[in-house]
Amino acid sequence: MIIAPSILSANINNLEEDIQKIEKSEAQYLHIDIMDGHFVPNLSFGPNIVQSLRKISTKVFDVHLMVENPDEWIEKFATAGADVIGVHYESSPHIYRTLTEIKKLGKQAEIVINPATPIGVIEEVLPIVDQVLVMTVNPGFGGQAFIENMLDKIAKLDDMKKKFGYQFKIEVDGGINEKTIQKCKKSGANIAVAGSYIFAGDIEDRVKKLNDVIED
Ligand SMILES: O=C(CO)[C@H](O)[C@H](O)COP(=O)(O)O
Repeated sequence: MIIAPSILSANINNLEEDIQKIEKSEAQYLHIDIMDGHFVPNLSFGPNIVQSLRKISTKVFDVHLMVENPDEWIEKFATAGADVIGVHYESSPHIYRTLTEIKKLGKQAEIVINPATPIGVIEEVLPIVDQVLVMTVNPGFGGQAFIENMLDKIAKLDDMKKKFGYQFKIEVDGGINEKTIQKCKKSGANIAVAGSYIFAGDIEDRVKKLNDVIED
């Protein structure tokens, strides 16, 4: 399972130091939350931050767009250094086109669904996506409690993946800690985003702890 530290919970006063600690850790991804103050009630980072981080990190950049009009932003984040670009089903009436555009830019395309969104509505894009992100909290803020009934959604998605032979990875985001990551893995998740859990302690140690509990 891939661990993706979310820099939303990093120490912004000393971001470079936290990025260096992630570099040394077992994490394979760096998760970067992009919030526009409209799609979610919070603001975070822009393409200039992603471009700047690209110079000091070799991790896979997993960019999660929590924005209205994602089509306006995908090329900017692709140019800035994103490897995976995630767009919300709820943010675009033309999500198939948006995902196709991400792939045309040579990036991995990810569809993201909010807790209240059922997987049935994304069935038609599952053959073309590289990742599906199941939000396990309502997006916008770090430090929220994991929504337990999202485990059923992850398991249903994993069943569909096996039934139809799809190749996408299942990602989970929100409230991930040593207990919830094990439940997500059992349900079929392949990537776990963790913010407050990782940055509330020693970064390398916390990433290792997550890896250790899922290996048991
Ligand atoms: O997408 C997000 C918020 O919208 C964050 O990535 C997520 O909440 C991670 O934070 P935590 O692990 O503290 O729950």
